[in-house]
Amino acid sequence: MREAAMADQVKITVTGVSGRMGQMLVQAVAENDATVLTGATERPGHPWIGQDLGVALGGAALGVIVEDDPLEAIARSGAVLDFTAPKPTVEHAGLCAQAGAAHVIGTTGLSSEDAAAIAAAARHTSIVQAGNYSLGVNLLTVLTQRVAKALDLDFDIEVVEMHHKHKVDAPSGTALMLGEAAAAGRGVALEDVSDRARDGITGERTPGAIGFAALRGGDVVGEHDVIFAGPGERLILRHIASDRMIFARGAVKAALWARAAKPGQYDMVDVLGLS
Ligand SMILES: NC(=O)C1=CN([C@@H]2O[C@H](COP(=O)(O)OP(=O)(O)OC[C@H]3O[C@@H](n4cnc5c(N)ncnc54)[C@H](OP(=O)(O)O)[C@@H]3O)[C@@H](O)[C@H]2O)C=CC1
Ligand SMILES: O=C(O)C1=N[C@H](C(=O)O)C[C@H](O)C1
Repeated sequence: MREAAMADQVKITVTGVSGRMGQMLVQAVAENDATVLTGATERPGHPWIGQDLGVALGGAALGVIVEDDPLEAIARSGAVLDFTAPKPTVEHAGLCAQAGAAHVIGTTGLSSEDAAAIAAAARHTSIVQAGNYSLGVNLLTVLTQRVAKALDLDFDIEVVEMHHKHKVDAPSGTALMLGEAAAAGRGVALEDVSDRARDGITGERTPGAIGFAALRGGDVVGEHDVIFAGPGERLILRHIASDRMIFARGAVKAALWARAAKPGQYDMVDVLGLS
C-alpha cells in the first residue's frame, strides 16, 4: 500500500501513465523524497482504467487507481507531469489553471493554437514547458546560442535528430529548441529562416537558413546534432540520450521548482538557472 503522504511532499499526478514516459515519471516521483504520486490518468477506454497502478505495472498495489477523468486527479494535486499528446495536454492546462496545480509539459508537436491556449492557462498557474527536460540538452541550447552568435553566415546551421520508430512528430521538440537557440544567437526569428522540407530539386541552400533533418528507427531514445558547416571546417555540437529517466528526473525537478514560482510560463533553462 502507498505510504501516507508527508505534509510537505508535493502531490503529483502523472497523465498518460502507461506511456514510455509515463512509466518513467512514476519511478522518478517514487525515488524523490519530496514528491508523492496521488493521481494517474489514461485516455478513456484504456485497459488500465480502474486498476491499481502498481498492479497494472505488474507489481504490488500502490493505492493509486488509474482514472480516465483528469479533473478529479488534478484537483487533488500540487503538480501534474504531462507527457501525452497535444489535445489532452491543452485540456490538462485548463484544468491545472482551474485547480492551481503546477503543470509540467513535456508533450511535443504542439500547434500555435495549442501554444496560445497554454499561454492563456499560464496566467493562472505556473507552467513549465520544454521539448527536453535533460540537463545536457538545456546546456546545449545555451552553447548553441553562443556559437551561433560567434560565427557569421559563412557557417550554415543544420539540426539533425534521430528517434525511435514510434515517435509521431517531426522535427522533435528538442530540435526546435536548438533551432530557436541558433536563431536567437543570430538575432533572427526561427520561423523566418527555418528550412524543414527538402525533397527533389530544391535549389541551392538559402544563405542564413537553419535546416532540419529527422531520422526515425529502432529504439533510439533521442540524438541531436547541431552542425555549423563553414568553409574548410565543421563544428558539431552533439547530445545523446540513452535513458529516458533523464527526462523524468528533470520533470520532477521542474515540478518542485514550479510549486514555488509565481503563475507564468517557464522553461527548463529557467528551472536549471542556465539563462
Ligand atoms: N520534453 C521531454 O523531455 C520529452 C518529451 N517527450 C514527449 O512526450 C510525449 C509522449 O511520449 P511517449 O511517452 O514516448 O509516448 P507514448 O505514446 O508512449 O505515451 C503517451 C501516453 O499518453 C496517453 N494518452 C493519450 N491520450 C490521453 C488522454 N486523453 N489522457 C491521458 N493519457 C492519454 C497514451 O495512451 P494511448 O497510447 O493508449 O493512446 C500513452 O499512454 C511525446 O510528445 C514526446 O515527444 C518524450 C520524451 C522526453
Ligand atoms: O518522443 C521522444 O521520445 C522524445 N521527445 C522529445 C523531443 O521531441 O525532442 C525529447 C526526446 O528527444 C525524446
